[in-house]
Amino acid sequence: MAAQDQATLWHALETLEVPTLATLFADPARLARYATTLDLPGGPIRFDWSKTHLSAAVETILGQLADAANFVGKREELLSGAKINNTEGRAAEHTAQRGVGAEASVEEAQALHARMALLVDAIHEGVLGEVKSLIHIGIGGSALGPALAIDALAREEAKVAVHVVSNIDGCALEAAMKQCDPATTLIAVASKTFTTTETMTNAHSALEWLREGGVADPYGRVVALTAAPEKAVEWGVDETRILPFSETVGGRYSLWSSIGFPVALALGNEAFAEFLAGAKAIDEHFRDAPLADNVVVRAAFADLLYTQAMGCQTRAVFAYDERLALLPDYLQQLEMESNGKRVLADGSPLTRPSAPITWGGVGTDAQHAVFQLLHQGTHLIPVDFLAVKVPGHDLDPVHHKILLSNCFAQGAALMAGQASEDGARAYPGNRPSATILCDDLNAATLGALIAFHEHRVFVSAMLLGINPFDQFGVELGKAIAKKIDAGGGEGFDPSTEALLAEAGIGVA
Ligand SMILES: O=P(O)(O)OC[C@H]1O[C@](O)(CO)[C@@H](O)[C@@H]1O
Repeated sequence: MAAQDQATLWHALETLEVPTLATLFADPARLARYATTLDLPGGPIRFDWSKTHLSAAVETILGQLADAANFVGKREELLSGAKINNTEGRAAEHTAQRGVGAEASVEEAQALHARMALLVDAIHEGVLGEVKSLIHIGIGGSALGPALAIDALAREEAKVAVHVVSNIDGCALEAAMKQCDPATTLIAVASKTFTTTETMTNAHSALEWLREGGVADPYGRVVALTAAPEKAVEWGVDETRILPFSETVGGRYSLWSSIGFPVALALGNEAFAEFLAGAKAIDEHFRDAPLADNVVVRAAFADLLYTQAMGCQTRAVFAYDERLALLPDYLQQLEMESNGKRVLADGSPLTRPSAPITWGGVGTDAQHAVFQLLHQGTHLIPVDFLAVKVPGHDLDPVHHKILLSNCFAQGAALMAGQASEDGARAYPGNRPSATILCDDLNAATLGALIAFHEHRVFVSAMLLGINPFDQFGVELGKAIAKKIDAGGGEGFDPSTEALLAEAGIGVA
């Protein structure tokens, strides 16, 4: 279909009259149509998109846009290892890590996972001496996933205590070191490129700390997780402790590869396999379910309705479960680094809004901080709520009952609103939310939740025509910082030069 036809379809979406949520709920079949429970390896997950403004009319237009964008063909390309990341000339093979992809890539991933499992077993068996802690050093996609998974799944017990350090600010590494004993600590250096300034600087300092702590061979305590194994060798890591992964696995999609090493070390190889299996089940649903019943496509359609036709610049995610407190951070990178673009895959300008700004927090904390704006502010902000039926603690069940009551109450209040003669006390209502309700939070559930969001981002990208797998936008700032570090603190704008002078940095 020609670009002109796509423009016509987008225009149809923009000008569609969207009924209120109350009107949409007049249809008794609505709940059954838009709330779907999937039976997944970690237990059922309910995806309730009924309190969004999705309708048959919206889905028809977005379905036509999906056809126009050859979405089904693009999905096939993604899942078969075609070079869908066109600006970098490579495939995006995170699903192959889970067993869905080109045969050779799946086999390679399995072999690398087996190698990782052997090292994990060996460490558990004491080959590297007593190991009580792991300081996992990485940043962005090499840290956010491990941090989320460890925080979500390793609260009760862990075979090894994992501390994830990302920031170049020495306070971060220092805080981790204070909790560890050099004699019983391993360092994981996690970097796809093995060149990232923050990670390599932190890694050097961690080695120094081991040395000062009496470890005779600090490099012998390092495990490297990387797609550039030759660089890790050059840096001094023995090949037996280098866990490689494929170049075709993007940084923010890399938790499934050896970047997930801390998860396997803390929870065991079996849990890591369950994590992959949970994600694989979503890959299969995404691949096989008809578009109309596909929970991933449905979520993306709602996202597109809000950003493209209803003027929403942000979307919010609130985890009503302390164990998922880091999920909004994880999703920020996944969504904003993937789809925060201003050109189409062919380099021509994107003339529509791209990714919404993803933000959020944890319930019920956020209710007492930012929900005022959600209920009564002038912005329309679609909200995702996430909750888990089984609590993650052994305290009085009343905690969990109140937690879940609040979660569901917020969605109901946003939708229903409340009239009042007093404007300050009136709630407009008709504000959308979606709810993801998991039976249980375990490795497989977490895998499914993350894979769901990965594919959701992909669907939006394909309909918009952008490449979600590159991230050139992060390069310019990095290059300037490097120039300043190297003593090139001149030739900037007056404000920047004054800041550099004030801080006493930048000029050699
Ligand atoms: O794993 P690496 O190569 O150290 O990169 C870390 C992160 O940096 C980024 O390239 C952004 O600067 C992310 O995409 C990536 O996850």
